[in-house]
Amino acid sequence: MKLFSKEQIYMADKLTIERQNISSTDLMERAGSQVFNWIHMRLQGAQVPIHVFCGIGNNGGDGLVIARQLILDGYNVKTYVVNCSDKRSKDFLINYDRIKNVTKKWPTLLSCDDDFPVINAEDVIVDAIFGIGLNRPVDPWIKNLFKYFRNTKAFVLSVDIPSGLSTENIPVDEDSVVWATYTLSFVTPKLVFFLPETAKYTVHWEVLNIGLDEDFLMNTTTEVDLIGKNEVLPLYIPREQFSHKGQFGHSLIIGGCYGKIGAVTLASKASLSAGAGLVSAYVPKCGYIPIQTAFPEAMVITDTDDEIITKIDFKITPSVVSFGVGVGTDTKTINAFEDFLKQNKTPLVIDADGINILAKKKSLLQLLPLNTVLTPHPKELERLIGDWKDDFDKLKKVKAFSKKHKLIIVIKGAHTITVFQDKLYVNTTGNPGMATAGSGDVLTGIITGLISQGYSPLNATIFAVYLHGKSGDFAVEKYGYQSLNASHIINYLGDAFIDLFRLPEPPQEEEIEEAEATKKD
Ligand SMILES: NC(=O)C1=CN([C@@H]2O[C@H](COP(=O)(O)OP(=O)(O)OC[C@H]3O[C@@H](n4cnc5c(N)ncnc54)[C@H](O)[C@@H]3O)[C@@H](O)[C@H]2O)[C@@H](O)CC1
Ligand SMILES: Nc1ncnc2c1ncn2[C@@H]1O[C@H](COP(=O)(O)OP(=O)(O)O)[C@@H](O)[C@H]1O
Ligand SMILES: [K+]
Repeated sequence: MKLFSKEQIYMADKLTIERQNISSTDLMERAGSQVFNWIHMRLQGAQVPIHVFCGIGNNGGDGLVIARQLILDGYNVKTYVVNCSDKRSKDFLINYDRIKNVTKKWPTLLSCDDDFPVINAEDVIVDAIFGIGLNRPVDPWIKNLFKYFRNTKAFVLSVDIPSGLSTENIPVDEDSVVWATYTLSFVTPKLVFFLPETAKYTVHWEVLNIGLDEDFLMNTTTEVDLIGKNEVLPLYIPREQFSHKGQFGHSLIIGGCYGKIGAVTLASKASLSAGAGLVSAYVPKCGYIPIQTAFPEAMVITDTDDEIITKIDFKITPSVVSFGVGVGTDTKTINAFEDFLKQNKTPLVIDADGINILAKKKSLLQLLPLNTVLTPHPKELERLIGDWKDDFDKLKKVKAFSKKHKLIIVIKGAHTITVFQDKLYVNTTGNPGMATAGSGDVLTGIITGLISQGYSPLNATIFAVYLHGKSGDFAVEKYGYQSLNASHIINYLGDAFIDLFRLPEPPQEEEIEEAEATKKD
């Protein structure tokens, strides 16, 4: 799914109005009606008090449409205008008149702390105060209103985006944003729903289609893509009936040191389970017996040293090499890596201490093949690119780093983001049970296994991050957040592949009968 920017959304609005020959007021009516339908489907006329808070721009205009439609349907509605400025938008004013025509209970104007109404925990708050047009910090009394919403513990439904949340800046403080229970976002989810510093402002979100110009939506490329099943399915390379293991490449996993051989075992197993034809592990001598025992499918090549990697020398011709899991940062290992890079032409995936080595010795970055994949967790990323001010600054710095060194960088965490030059791919699978030792080693193995069988480094990375999260989602159903461990993610990789081709559940008998009955009405 594409994540459109604020500018693109305004452009889509404008083009829709021109091409569909409708007014902006009509478009606002559509948007507001969609939110009304969503509420009506759930409340079915229940007389829960609904407090609709409207700003003075178009987000507020949406709020007035929602309030009017709720009133016309007999709901128990109170409407408020958060009167923060005299510059009311044209469509706000039109809908302000329209609501006055359907009720004697005109919207209450709020302009200071003393005006706040009584709201109970069982009530519903509709937050239509600020949308994507937020352009400055909110006034102190509006911050107090937002805090007041939180204290009421009522269900908060935000329209388009939680008010006070900007699409391009991190809020100055947590009180200057509405904490939404649910956000109904028009056309596109917003990037801030996925960033570590801002995702908390909405527990759930959903996109409402308001019929914007299809041509524009289809043909406009975005800087950010949200990656789900629909996005990875076209990447999948099918297997032919007469295929043989020679066609799926040979992964070489270089890593490990005394006490950290398990990392190589996990990455190697994951690589084979992701479909590599052959897997070899390159480890210090102490790794020989553990890997051969724990993972008989792998071949093992050993360093001359017992405990660390001191020289990378092999006779095989791998299709892809992964370097770094559990490898340590001993000077001899750094030198071995440098010597290897100087003659290597094979695609590379670098993780863990491999990244720490690059951070220590930045000159090695110049030796990396084009489109090498780096998979840092937040601490490794900081060592590599330095500190950042906030999540937006982090993304800016990673993009610049990716462009400068021609690398694919995976910012791991909840909603892992794959960065390739200026483009961001935001993953949707995964869960907190995956915050566990070795989980990253498994991801490295999956990326390596996909490159091995012919996926481009970028497609392999996007696909692997999705599959890794999906396996984790299957695993958590069995093991729960606490007991899930990295090996379980490998065990469920097959289910993640099979799930790609699973059709949605057919509707149940009763649902079909209900649909038939609605048609007759
Ligand atoms: N395609 C779409 O997505 C559509 C969007 N619509 C709505 O339009 C919204 C955008 O409307 P606008 O551009 O009018 O912007 P907003 O409604 O978000 O608010 C902007 C208004 O509030 C003022 N303002 C901004 N920050 C402020 C602050 N901190 N304190 C006080 N006042 C502040 C601005 O000066 C401006 O008057 C969307 O979020 C959405 O709700 C719909 O009406 C129609 C279709
Ligand atoms: N809260 C979370 N939600 C989804 N995925 C997560 C979460 N926490 C961690 N992960 C995933 O688990 C993996 C952890 O990697 P990493 O920290 O390198 O682990 P390790 O070094 O132990 O192998 C990453 O792929 C990350 O995206
Ligand atoms: K809002």
